[in-house]
Formats: sequence, C-alpha cells, structure tokens
Amino acid sequence: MDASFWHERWENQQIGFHRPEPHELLKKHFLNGIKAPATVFVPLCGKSKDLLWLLQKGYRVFGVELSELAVKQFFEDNQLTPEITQRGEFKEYAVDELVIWVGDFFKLQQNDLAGVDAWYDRAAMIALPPEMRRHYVQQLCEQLPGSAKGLLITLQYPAGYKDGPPFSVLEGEVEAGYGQRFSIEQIESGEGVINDQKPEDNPVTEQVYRLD
Ligand SMILES: C[S@@+](CC[C@H](N)C(=O)[O-])C[C@H]1O[C@@H](n2cnc3c(N)ncnc32)[C@H](O)[C@@H]1O
Repeated sequence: MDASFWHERWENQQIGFHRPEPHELLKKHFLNGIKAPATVFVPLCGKSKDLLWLLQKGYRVFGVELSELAVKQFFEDNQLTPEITQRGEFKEYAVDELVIWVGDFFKLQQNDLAGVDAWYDRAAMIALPPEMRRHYVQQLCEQLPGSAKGLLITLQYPAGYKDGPPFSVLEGEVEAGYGQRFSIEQIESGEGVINDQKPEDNPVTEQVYRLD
C-alpha cells in the first residue's frame, strides 16, 4: 500500500471510513483519562469529525494527514478558514487551536511532536497492512514524548472475512507493539461495523484501549 492508494480513495471519494458524527467511543472514553487543555495528536486524521469534537471540548488538536484534499474538505465542510504555512516537508493548515499537517506521518520527527500530551487513533493503525503497522507503531513510540497517553480504537474480524483496509488487529499485536512503551488496558470490546454495514451475523468487533 503506497500513498497513491489513499490519494485515489480521496479523489474518488471512496471514504466509507469517514463518519458524519464524532465517534461514540471517543466521546465516551476520552475525557476520563486526559484533561483539557492537553494537546492531542491525531495521526492519519482524514477529515474526521473527531478533530472538531476534541477542539470543542477544549483540547489543542494536532492532526497529520497525507491527503491535502481531505484536509481542504475538512475546513470547507466545517466552514472554517485555515491559515496555510509551509513547515519543512509538511503544509500546515491551522485555525484557532487546531493544526493539521498535510504530509507523510512516517516523516514526523521528535521535535514535531514535542508539545503532545496525548494521542488518539481511530482507523489509523487498522488502516495499514501488517508490515506498515509495525512501522507505524514504532514511529509513534519513537517520536511521542515520554509522558504522552493514548486512546486506541481497533477492529477485529475472523481471518478471511474480508481484505483490508480496515485490517483486523488482535490484542496480542497491540500488546507486542505498544507493551514495552505503555501500560495497556482494554477498556471496551463490543460490536463493530465496517463502512456502516452490519450483516445479520456480524463478526466484527471493536476494541478500545487506554495506553498510559
Ligand atoms: C481509514 S482513514 C481514517 C481517517 C480518520 N482517522 C477517520 O477516522 O476518519 C486513514 C487515513 O490515513 C491517511 N493516511 C494513510 N497513510 C498516511 C500517511 N503515511 N501519513 C499520513 N496520513 C496517511 C489516509 O489518507 C486516510 O485519510
């Protein structure tokens, strides 16, 4: 999977992952562990309404997204006018306490994330195939400040049920990837859906982890 996969998705608006409302599990769990006004990093943020919800709850929000089209749509859809500035390899779109960098997450460096207190991953880890996921987790662990806490939402489904993305991520992989760096607690596991579709015998489940 390379950048063109995602650029094509955005150009063709094949964005079934995008939800019209902030994620229920974010609303349910985020405020408990992380107090505003923390700076929250949202990797692979798309044009998620979660960014807006975090902002409205008093957090400073820092997203990174490969597709400039997605970022432009975020600002247009929400009637926000960004200031646009080039920041090295990234193009920054900013308004109030929200900053989104357009560019490749894998090019972020420690300095870029120096002010981050917390991170939120919905449909970022599960968007990537296994080899890239390992690299993604390693990059997050290496570049985040030592004290940053996370909320991670993943999906699971039986092997062979579908091709990713989204990919199924088991507890063992979360533990293996993040276990050395964070203490991990699974705080919820329940029925999940993919692209809003729920077959009668839905085999998809959704997990929420707190990483401290
Ligand atoms: C499945 S979507 C999820 C978007 C968002 N988290 C949400 O919940 O709607 C994955 C997003 O990651 C972006 N992406 C993929 N690879 C990336 C990379 N290397 N750097 C930054 N963004 C990337 C894609 O363009 C896409 O918008």
